[in-house]
Amino acid sequence: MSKGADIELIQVTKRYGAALAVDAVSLKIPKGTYCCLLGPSGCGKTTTLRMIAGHESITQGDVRLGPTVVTDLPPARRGTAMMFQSYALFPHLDTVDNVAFSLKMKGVDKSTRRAKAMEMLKLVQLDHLAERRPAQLSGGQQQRVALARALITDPQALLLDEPLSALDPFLKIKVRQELKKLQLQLGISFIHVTHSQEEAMALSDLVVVMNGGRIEQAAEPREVFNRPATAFVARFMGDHNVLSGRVAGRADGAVTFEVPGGVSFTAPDEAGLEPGAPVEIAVRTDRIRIADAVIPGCGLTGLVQNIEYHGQKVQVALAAPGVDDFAVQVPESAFFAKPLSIGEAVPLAWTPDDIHLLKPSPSA
Ligand SMILES: Nc1ncnc2c1ncn2[C@@H]1O[C@H](COP(=O)(O)OP(=O)(O)OP(=O)(O)O)[C@@H](O)[C@H]1O
Repeated sequence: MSKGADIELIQVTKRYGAALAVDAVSLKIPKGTYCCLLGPSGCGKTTTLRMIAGHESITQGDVRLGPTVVTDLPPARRGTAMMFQSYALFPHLDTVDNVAFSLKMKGVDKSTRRAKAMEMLKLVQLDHLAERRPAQLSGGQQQRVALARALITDPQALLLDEPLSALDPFLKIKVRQELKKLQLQLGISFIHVTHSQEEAMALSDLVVVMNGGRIEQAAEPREVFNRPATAFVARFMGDHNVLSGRVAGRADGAVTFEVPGGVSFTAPDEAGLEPGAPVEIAVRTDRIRIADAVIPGCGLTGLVQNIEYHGQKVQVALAAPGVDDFAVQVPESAFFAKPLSIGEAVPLAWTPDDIHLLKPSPSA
């Protein structure tokens, strides 16, 4: 079998009775992609993954793996493998037999399946613990056994449901790097469900942000972070200020928006919006500078509400008329060269290119 296959979801819908868990989702995942399905609890990411795996029936729509429509095929005949959040290892079997299990079910003889299982254990660097049972392994080691067990079927794509959620923060980062390395080495697609934007950005070639059973944005991590499609994406990815207002005027290829308190934002006129039109904008918290004076359209005076030390940077929350929560990230050295205090009035500045226009949410 050739390595990897494109995966396509065509208007995939899942209903549980009257409840709509996944709403006509269409998505293309080219072979060899590290794809993260990202979103808050209940947005439909696990259901989407399980429909790709065949562990959940599809109410409407199709899933295609390479040239084959797999919608009605059982999990074992799809060419995908799934690694579960709980790892689901058999406690009475040693590591090598846990990994070899699916080959045993297929009737592969003992020496062949054990040899293949050892090969998989080498791949995840656990061959030295082949004789141990799950209870004698650490959480991280059990996770690697589960990974080897999923990979023994030579899948075209590996599906991972919150694979890092049970690990402590240090191990999380280490295993994250191992997953990425393994995906590159195998050359197949990994589809990884997570609610952590940090995890999704660190791992993905393709981030799929879901909300209310729909896709809000599917793009490379840099695109999702720099050009969030909707207010939901900007807020979920974090480090953005999101503001609602109306178009106040247009002139010389620029458009000015005003939020209810009177603060205005000038941005490049890309969307051709008419005066009075409602609009939502995002501006990254690290693109705002502490200035000497405010330039209308490219700045505001904020009153400091809160200061949080984050190590490399300091997060300052400010308020202005009509703007309740405007966060600014100040590099650590700049902050401590001229510290701010709560209640202080601070002039802030940005450039029109940093104002990003958001689209209405598809799940609104
Ligand atoms: N077996 C089920 N029966 C009824 N409703 C379900 C079932 N499984 C999921 N749902 C509902 O479908 C929606 C999507 O659930 P899903 O588990 O896919 O979300 P999720 O994004 O993976 O959330 P989490 O991060 O909490 O796992 C939720 O509203 C959930 O309550």
